Amino acid sequence: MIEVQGVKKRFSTPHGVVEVLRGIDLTIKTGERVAILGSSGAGKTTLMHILGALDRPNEGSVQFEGEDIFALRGGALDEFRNQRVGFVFQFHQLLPEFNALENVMMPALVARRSRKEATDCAQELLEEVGLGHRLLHKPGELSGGEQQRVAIARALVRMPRLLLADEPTGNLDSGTTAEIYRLLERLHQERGLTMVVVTHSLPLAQRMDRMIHMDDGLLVPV
Ligand SMILES: Nc1ncnc2c1ncn2[C@@H]1O[C@H](COP(=O)(O)OP(=O)(O)OP(=O)(O)O)[C@@H](O)[C@H]1O
Repeated sequence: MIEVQGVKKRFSTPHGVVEVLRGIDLTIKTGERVAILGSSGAGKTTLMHILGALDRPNEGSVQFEGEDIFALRGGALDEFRNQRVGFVFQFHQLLPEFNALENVMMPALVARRSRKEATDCAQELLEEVGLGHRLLHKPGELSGGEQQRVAIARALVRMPRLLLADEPTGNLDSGTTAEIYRLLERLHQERGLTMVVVTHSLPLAQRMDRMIHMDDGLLVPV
């Protein structure tokens, strides 16, 4: 279970302080799939970054399975992020000079898994996302949907409990988008992952267990 309580986030800019999250309370059950909808600038990405411990709130707390993550000290917060959370972004951020297999292996190698273990795990995941025949292709040699499937495989290589996807299909056509969502649904069923997905697409959001709307830094009733 994830419990977000009283989370506020502001950024200081040369033009003054911007209040981006103005008091977020949210509970997400383990294994639940939540879609976050909302207009541009509502604070969705900022909330995702805080859920994944990529950024800290100014006020409030986030508990992950009973642990207050922002109370973690030293390397423990990095460890939490690296081991428990997988990220998929709209622009997948694959490394262009490495092939699909190497891109997926990378987080496992960084986590000091052996080369053999990382290769086997990456290959298995790429097969699971339907790219067993594209292991040695570089991102530039793959379609947009294939690149996003590599990014999903990479997000899963450290066996996270939580998958955060920020507009994962934002730059894909509708057929490819539906395919990515089917893949996310299958991964959810097979792995019991908790998923939080930011999307602008209502039909896609409706396929999740729950929809949440954000407006101007607050959650608003649907
Ligand atoms: N590092 C930052 N410094 C200053 N302002 C920021 C920073 N990051 C985000 N903001 C501001 O916070 C607001 C919310 O941004 P955020 O990216 O969370 O919105 P969003 O709901 O994800 O929008 P979109 O749908 O367009 O991606 C925006 O007005 C943005 O300009």
